[in-house]
Amino acid sequence: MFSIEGTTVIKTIEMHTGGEPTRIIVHGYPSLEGETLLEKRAYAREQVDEIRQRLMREPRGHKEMYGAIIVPETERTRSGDADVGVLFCHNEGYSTMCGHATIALGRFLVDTQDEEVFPRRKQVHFDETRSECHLRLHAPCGVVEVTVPSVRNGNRVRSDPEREVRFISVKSFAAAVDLTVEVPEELRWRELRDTGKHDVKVDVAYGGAFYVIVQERELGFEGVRNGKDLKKLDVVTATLKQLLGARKELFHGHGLESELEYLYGVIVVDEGEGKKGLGGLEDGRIGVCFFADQQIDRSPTGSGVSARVALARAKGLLGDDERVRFDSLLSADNTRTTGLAGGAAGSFVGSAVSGSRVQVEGRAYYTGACAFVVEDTFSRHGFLV
Ligand SMILES: O=C(O)[C@H]1NCC[C@@H]1O
Repeated sequence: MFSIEGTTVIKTIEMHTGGEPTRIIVHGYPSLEGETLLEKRAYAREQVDEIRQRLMREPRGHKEMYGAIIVPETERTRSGDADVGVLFCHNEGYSTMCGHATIALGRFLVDTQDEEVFPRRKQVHFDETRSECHLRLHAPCGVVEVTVPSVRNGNRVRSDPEREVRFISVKSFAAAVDLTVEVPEELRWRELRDTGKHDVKVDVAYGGAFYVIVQERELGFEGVRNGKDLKKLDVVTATLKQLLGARKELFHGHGLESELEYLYGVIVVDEGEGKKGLGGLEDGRIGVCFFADQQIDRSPTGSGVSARVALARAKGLLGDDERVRFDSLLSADNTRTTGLAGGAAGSFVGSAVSGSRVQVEGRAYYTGACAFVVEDTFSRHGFLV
């Protein structure tokens, strides 16, 4: 690609999964210091955060941008060796797990032939009979097993965009079921006041990151499936995040590293989430996820799906072999209200596998390749309006 005299170039591959972007940094990012992936994550945050800010914020990104930083070398992990590591980043910092980016990255790691980007690319096993590649991706929450449908292309193997990538995430679990949260008077929103209630009932579950999962009716809303009231829900979920994020005991005591013990997002779901089987593959479950600094996930949120499947299992709503379709605002039938023709390609399918691990399936596509430069102080750190 090109270079501009006097500037440093950062190169990225751009993808989307169900509409949610992943900006994969492939060149120009410094090598991260630290023994463990979590130490490297801390180094990224403390020493080179300027790069995240530059790529996630305007004028190069926007409030809803999402990124993946490939970490070629990771330590031997408690969960076993991985082929490659990754850090995930967003408008506020660095997350611990990301399903939509894992699906995108799965394809890219099979497709790249650049050994500087992915030194162990040649070791990736291609299963000829099933036509798929297997990768172990080391995310901050642990090692995730990724299967990428692939096809032989001469003497190379490339990913197949026509079939779903799937990953088996780390152990997922319900951290609190039917928790009643008192909302202080000054923080109550109009729709809650209209119901006459002072509190809301929520669940808390972990799928590599912690989520509060709450039914729209509890909040006094309906129609989230149609993309209604997103601005109001932004305020409401920010309030819940403030109230529940402060309750450290909810995230502690699960045997996780301390860096993973925090509330990442709030997912507003419809009442189908409380039904046996959750609607299976026929009736997709809607969930609108507000994460990090109130980003709205365009995809059904892979780590949120893991958390919701684990929660449904804990509530006795989902059996061993049941598969559930999870829709986002784009994949639900919202053509009329939002003008967005999403369709099934935007949905994820979640199911419980061995132990408390959850499998998530979805599709990702390439949208571009970029070379970013910085030459002025104004845009060095980027900004959000
Ligand atoms: O799919 C996921 O898991 C993510 N998407 C954005 C927020 C989560 O990290």
